[in-house]
Amino acid sequence: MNILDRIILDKKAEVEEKKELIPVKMLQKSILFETMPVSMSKYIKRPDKSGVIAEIKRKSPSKGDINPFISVEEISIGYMQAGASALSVLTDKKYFGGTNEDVQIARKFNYCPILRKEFIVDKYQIIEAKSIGADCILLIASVLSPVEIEKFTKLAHDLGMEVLLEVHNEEELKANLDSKADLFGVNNRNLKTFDVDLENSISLLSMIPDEKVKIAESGIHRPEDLVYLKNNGFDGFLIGERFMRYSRPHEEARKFLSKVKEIETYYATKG
Ligand SMILES: O=P(O)(O)OC[C@@H](O)[C@@H](O)c1c[nH]c2ccccc12
Repeated sequence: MNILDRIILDKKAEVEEKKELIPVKMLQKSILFETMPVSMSKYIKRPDKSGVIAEIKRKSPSKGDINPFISVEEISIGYMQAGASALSVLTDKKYFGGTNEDVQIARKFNYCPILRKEFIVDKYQIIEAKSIGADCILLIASVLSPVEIEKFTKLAHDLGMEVLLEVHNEEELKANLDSKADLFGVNNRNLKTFDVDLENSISLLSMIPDEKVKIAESGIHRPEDLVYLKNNGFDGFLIGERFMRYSRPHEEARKFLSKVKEIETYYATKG
């Protein structure tokens, strides 16, 4: 069984357990509807921002431990001060070392869009995302049918959240061209084999409907990679490991983003 199938199997069991522990009615009660969600798609497009969605990730199945002992408070604030447009916070515990509390902490200390990075297989997790303060959820096309994606997107929208739909290949993109997801992300990492190729984003870009906010995900390691993806038409850039593998990820983000500015200024003056 490939790793993605294993994660999904575990996730389905985990959600069933959670439903017993915290019934959906209780979750719904804890939703603070008076707090306005922050629009990820609008923030990504803001010209005064970098477009970077900076990720908080302690470990991953492909890399093992990346940075297990972190302060989410410090890194989330630091990422935003460094010029990120938004935060992505992993909540899967077993494979990524994340928790729901990580989103709650990030929420408490920042006014910015927060993506709850989770393997969503059930509506319960969407209500849960709202209850912990997320503004946006991730839906992964390789684990959901177009009909499920449509239903889940509707629920997220009804709760005032946005949706980032992740595709990995042409087939997944074609099957979801009518999706109402607000942002389309192309994952450069194949979640079944872990192969990473930036050209994957580039090759699918022209097929993404014009009105969608376009995100390149994974494997962005050099400031030059970001500039290249941006010049080709991407609006947003999901970056995790490149920052997280350093003891002070937010300082690394700051250096990375100032280098991006330097490169852009160089091209601008060169014409
Ligand atoms: O650490 P990277 O290579 O910069 O990648 C970040 C992000 O794209 C990656 O964590 C990711 C993309 N899609 C996912 C789905 C589930 C878990 C994780 C992911």
